[in-house]
Amino acid sequence: MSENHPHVLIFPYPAQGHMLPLLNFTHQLVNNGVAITILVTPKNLPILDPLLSRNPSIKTLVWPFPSHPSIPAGVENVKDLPANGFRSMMYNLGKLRDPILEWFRNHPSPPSAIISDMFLGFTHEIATQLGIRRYVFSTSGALALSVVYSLWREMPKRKDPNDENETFHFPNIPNSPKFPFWQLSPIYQSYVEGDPSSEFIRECYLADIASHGIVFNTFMELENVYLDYLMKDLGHNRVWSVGPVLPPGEDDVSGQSNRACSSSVLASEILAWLDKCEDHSVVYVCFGSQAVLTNKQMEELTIALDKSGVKFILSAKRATKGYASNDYGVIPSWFEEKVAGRGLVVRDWAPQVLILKHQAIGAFLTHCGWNSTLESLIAGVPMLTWPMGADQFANANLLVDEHEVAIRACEGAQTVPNSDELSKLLSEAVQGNKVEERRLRASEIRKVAINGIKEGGNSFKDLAAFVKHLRGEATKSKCETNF
Ligand SMILES: O=c1ccn([C@@H]2O[C@H](COP(=O)(O)OP(=O)(O)O[C@H]3O[C@H](CO)[C@@H](O)[C@H](O)[C@H]3O)[C@@H](O)[C@H]2O)c(=O)[nH]1
Repeated sequence: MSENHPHVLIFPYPAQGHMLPLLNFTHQLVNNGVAITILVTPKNLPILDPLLSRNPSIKTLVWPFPSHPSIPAGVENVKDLPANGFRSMMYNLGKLRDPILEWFRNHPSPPSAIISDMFLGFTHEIATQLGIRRYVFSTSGALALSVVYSLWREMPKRKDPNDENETFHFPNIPNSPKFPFWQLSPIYQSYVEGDPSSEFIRECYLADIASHGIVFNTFMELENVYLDYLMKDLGHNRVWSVGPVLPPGEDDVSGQSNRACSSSVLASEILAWLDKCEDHSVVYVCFGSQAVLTNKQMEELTIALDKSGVKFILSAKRATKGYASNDYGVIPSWFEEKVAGRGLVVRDWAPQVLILKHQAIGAFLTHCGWNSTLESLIAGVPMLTWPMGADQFANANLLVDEHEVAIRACEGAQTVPNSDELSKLLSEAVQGNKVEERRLRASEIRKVAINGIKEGGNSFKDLAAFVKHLRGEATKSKCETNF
């Protein structure tokens, strides 16, 4: 490796919502002259195909997946595990520490830095042992990460361990966010003092905080105050916001987000259907790559979609190996025939980025995963929020309270919405009297997001500054951040 062409080990966390943004970021690094080795386990290798075919210089390091009693044989990606699978996956991947160290030590010209997902804090220790730097890639926004870091550092406890509604305040974070216990990170909620996997996860978060720097898939105009706060909180300014990180060739129907998983309806058919709809008339409904609705939630949602009379696309994940198939993800048998012509059901995987960009889309009913949030914003589409876990409650607050580009629809992974209320909200989202205001704000954010990633924009500059930093040419200074 030379300083002009630094060599970096990229280690993504095996969940769709984590891998895709880091792989897109990796593409940008390659474009900027960074040599890359990327670490995955065998079953995740196909997800790299689009990246590798675009960037043949990338080397892969394919490591056997360590076994774990609660991860079924053959499963190597969180998308095939139930929601709490994040925890066991984090713990399990920690078993790769020694093999990675050995690989580095035996490599004739090993990487000079590690960029790994925010769930792979143990890689900081590897970097420390090797005398190199580890950077966190945050697939969450800066508000959500500020809350998570505060939790794992302070370890606040409930006064009454049975009170799910006890409020947790974060007065040091701008706008003093507060959440009831049940809305805190589920990984934090399930922490048990002294339990090896809980303690390992806490150490991972503390290692994230201690890492050399953080690269965020966010943009300054969206989260300025939180990025600023984090720099002060971390005590250094090695915080780069390079988002929204988009898939290369945004307009490519066969692009990364579409090819990584199969879909029951072709992207071209979906686009042809949207072409026939009026501008801003369709509600797109999707809850990311992880969440699968219970049958009761799906029933109320489908009744609401039917009653509302709105046009819609429903991306519905089927129950995967981790879910009881009779209780999850079943679309009522009457539904598709009843709404034929007015609604489209896409099973498993919808080409979300393409759908959101279509002018027929008027609103997005989303669980507020950070990627969905950014994809909606870059498309200028206002949202209806139904946060279910992880960082999603913080993201929903950011969208509803701070940027006013969304309205609340429902809250909670187990909550069953009332179909009458939801049906009103669905029609309000495309026909209500505040629609224009929300659309205007969404289109303003879209403009700043797009300008930010263009030459001269803040995210563009931060990407350049980060690459320079990797080359050892510059350390980012406050004035580069425009604060
Ligand atoms: O039918 C689908 C479903 C999902 N996607 C894509 O999959 C990604 C989903 O990511 P996200 O919206 O972030 O949701 P999750 O998959 O749930 O992501 C997990 O990871 C995110 C990043 O850390 C967190 O913000 C979320 O809370 C967490 O659940 C997005 O790029 C979507 O475009 C599709 O293209 N088609």
